[in-house]
Order: sequence, then C-alpha cells, then structure tokens
Amino acid sequence: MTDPIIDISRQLTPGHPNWPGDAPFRVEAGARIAQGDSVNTGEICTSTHTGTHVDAPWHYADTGARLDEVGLDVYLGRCRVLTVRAEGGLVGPATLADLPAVLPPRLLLHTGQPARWAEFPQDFAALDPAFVREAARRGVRLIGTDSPSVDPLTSKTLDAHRACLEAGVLILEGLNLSGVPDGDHDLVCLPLPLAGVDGAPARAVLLPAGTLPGGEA
Ligand SMILES: N[C@@H](CC(=O)c1ccccc1NC=O)C(=O)O
Repeated sequence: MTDPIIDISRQLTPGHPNWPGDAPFRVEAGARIAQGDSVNTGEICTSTHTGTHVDAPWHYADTGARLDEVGLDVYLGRCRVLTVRAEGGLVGPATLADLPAVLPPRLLLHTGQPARWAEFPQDFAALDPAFVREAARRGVRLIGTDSPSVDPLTSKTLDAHRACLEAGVLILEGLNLSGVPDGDHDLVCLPLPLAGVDGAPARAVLLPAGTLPGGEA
C-alpha cells in the first residue's frame, strides 16, 4: 500500500539556503549537555523564513497580525495542488480560467522548484497580484507555493504579499511539491508555535482528501 502521508516540507540541513542576507540556518544534532552527558540534545538557529514556512501578515504590514494571532484553521483542511507556469516571472490570473468558480480554501502552486535547493533560487516564479485577487474571489484563503516567496527576489514593494493582505489570504512558502499529483488533498501544516513573530518554519503534509473532519472546509 502506498503511504497516504505526502511530506511537502523541505528537509533542513546545516547551511540550508536562505533568503540573501537573512540569518544563516544552523543546526547541531546531538550536542550533549555539559553535565552528565546522559542525553543527546540539539541546537537550532533559524530565520523565521527558512525552508517551508508561513508568513504572518506582520511580515509585510506593521499593522498585520503576528503568527500567534493567526488561527490554525487556515492551515488545516481541503487544498488543491495545481501545476502552474509563470510568464515573465509571474503566475497570472488566466491560470485559473478553466477551473471551477469555487475552489477549495487552500491552493498550493507547483511551479517546478526541485525537492532540494543546492543554492537559494534567484529566478523563481512569483505571483501577479491579479492572480491573488482572482484566487480569493474563488474562495481561496491560503496560497502555498514551492517558490521561496510570492514576490520576486528583488521586489521592494511586495505587491503579491500586499494583495494577499487586502484579500484576506495567508501565505505558505518554500513547499516541496516535486512528485506530488495535482488535485485535491487535505493539508496539515503546523508552524512552530513561536510567540510574537512574523512567520515560522512549518511541517506540512498532505493526506488523502476527506481524511480530516470538516468536509471541504
Ligand atoms: N525583498 C525584500 C526582502 C524580503 O522580501 C525578505 C527578506 C528576508 C526574508 C524573507 C523575505 N521575503 C519573503 O517573502 C527587501 O528587499 O526588502
């Protein structure tokens, strides 16, 4: 029987590539405690935006909610995985033209990023703000992407982030969707329970659609 759990999180290894200028990711496994040496303990040092992570609205708006003010329900439930193609670096609203008028509340975009990043991607697919608005119009409340951001690397205006804020859409970035079939699944995404932060690394998995209670919500 095939494993019903599809892990769509990036595995974090020492030096995992991060956004340029962001805090380097460091992990030391099994660094024993000084006294007694009776157990293995680890130590991690991470940006809130390492690998697979969620953005809380405070990341891109000073008045936006911090992670502990965002409920978990947006990260749990029915989602649609969709392979998309960027034109001129952006995924546009026409991508959704042939899809139903109402979509599941969570939309995960497979832009073709590899399962592992040897280096931080420079030229990834970002989102046209009009795509965000069109997805929201069809009922989407969470947009996930295998890109490291919904805006291009060099953006100073963060137009797609802002469109998400205005449309009430939350953001999940840096997914690993390689080999994942398009279609409907149930998403379980649990960001680290950090207080007061602008985002956090998350473990995200897909389960067969209908596994979670709550139907299509
Ligand atoms: N482009 C922004 C920086 C930025 O977007 C960013 C910086 C660190 C970690 C994550 C970032 N953006 C993620 O979507 C700037 O240059 O100010």
